[in-house]
Amino acid sequence: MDALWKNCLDHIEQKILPENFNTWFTPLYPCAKNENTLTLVVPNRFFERCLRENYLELIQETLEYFANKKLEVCFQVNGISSGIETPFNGNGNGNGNGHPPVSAPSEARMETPASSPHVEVGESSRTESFLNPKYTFDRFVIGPNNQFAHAACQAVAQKPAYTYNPLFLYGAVGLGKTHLLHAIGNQISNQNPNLRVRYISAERFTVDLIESIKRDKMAAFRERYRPLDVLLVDDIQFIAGKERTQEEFFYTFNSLYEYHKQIVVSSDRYPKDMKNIEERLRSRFESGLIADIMPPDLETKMAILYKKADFHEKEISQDVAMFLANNIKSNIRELEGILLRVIAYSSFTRRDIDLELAKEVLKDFTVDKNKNFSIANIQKTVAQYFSIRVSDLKSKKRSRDISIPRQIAMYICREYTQASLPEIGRQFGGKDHTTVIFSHRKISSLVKENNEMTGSIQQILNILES
Ligand SMILES: Nc1ncnc2c1ncn2[C@@H]1O[C@H](COP(=O)(O)OP(=O)(O)OP(=O)(O)O)[C@@H](O)[C@H]1O
Repeated sequence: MDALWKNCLDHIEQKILPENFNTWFTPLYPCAKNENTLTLVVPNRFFERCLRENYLELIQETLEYFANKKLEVCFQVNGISSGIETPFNGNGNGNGNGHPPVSAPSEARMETPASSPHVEVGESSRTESFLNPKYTFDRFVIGPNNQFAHAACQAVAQKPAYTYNPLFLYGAVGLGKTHLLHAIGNQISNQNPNLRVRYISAERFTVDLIESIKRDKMAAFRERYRPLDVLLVDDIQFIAGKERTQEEFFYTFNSLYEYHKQIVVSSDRYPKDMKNIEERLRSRFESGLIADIMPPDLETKMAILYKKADFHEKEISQDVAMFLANNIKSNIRELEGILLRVIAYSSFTRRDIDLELAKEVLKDFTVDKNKNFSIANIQKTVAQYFSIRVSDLKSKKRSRDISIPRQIAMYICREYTQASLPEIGRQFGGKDHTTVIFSHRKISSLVKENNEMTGSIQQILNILES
């Protein structure tokens, strides 16, 4: 495992800029390998997300070359494995030419988001929008919180464009929207391989659009979407405030709808709560069926734990399931994370999975999660990092040297604390919660394209976690 990873690192080092290699690869190390999977330890969730978005493809291609077969990459955050369902191109990523992968498209995207005409970002978005074969209906646990959404999705999958069109899936973070979108796509593709089904996140759609405009390839862009039979768009709230994307999405929507093609979108808010979205789009979303997914109750959380444990060929007892389910509020991604940590811990320590072990793991998990991530501490660390005062962060000053750190601090508060939006706003000198939403959205989109910004946030998180 170590030798394999070392070969990969040597190769990747040749492919990307030294500063990026140091930032994103030096802290990585492998902790487990089995026949199909290599698990890499990453310092935190933010790091993992950046790595996935920018380097996952390169890592997978390189691993495939040196291992001589396809290996799935999982990530473990400080011992919390969160890469259980790593989406990958089930059709194979290898370049198939017998040479180590030579391109790092995501790298180029990260370096020069706005000035690299040779970079096939559209291409990359296409490869990243494959259906994940693991997200199927039979792996989805139905409970009172999601049975309506599940039934609506199944109806759509059985008869696309027949019952609910569009279908609008609403649910908070980590409650299964993406899973259901893929499940629809997988079922339709299995039932009718001739239908053209495409899953895409709204963010990828936006990137694809921007690149197509920049490279004067709009005809090709439209060709990619308009002949589809089924379009599944994840996290549609991302297009709020992006006029050109909304316009193009509107045309795509209309063209598909007119030809009786199925459209399903997911969002973390209801259409009526989506700000900065054109009225004509909002009314399109409202014209179909809106199905919501609510947080799971205790029994559903336990059923999910049993199912996920079974998938990993482990058994967990009722008291362990109840204990974990009781202690993780609602985010199912988090529930999966803790389960994986329990499984990993039991295997490293060669102990059975019992209540005592679960308690030990949960204690670390909670400490890790909450350690140093109070709003006050985040403000202090961000202020120190940018050499400004905490009072500047709370002030109304709008100069860039203050407003950017303020937005970064709000972003970290939103991502890493349980504080509500109004509470975060209050602690920043009585700002409105919409300012927090705006900051979070702005920084979220910037970190996807700006290497300097991601580097700074990563360093701040390192300080907070140390
Ligand atoms: N009912 C369920 N049964 C089994 N697994 C589930 C269920 N709901 C969610 N999950 C799992 O939880 C994880 C998070 O789900 P998913 O990514 O679909 O959430 P999401 O609502 O799209 O979140 P986000 O808003 O962050 O995109 C996935 O691994 C998914 O398989």
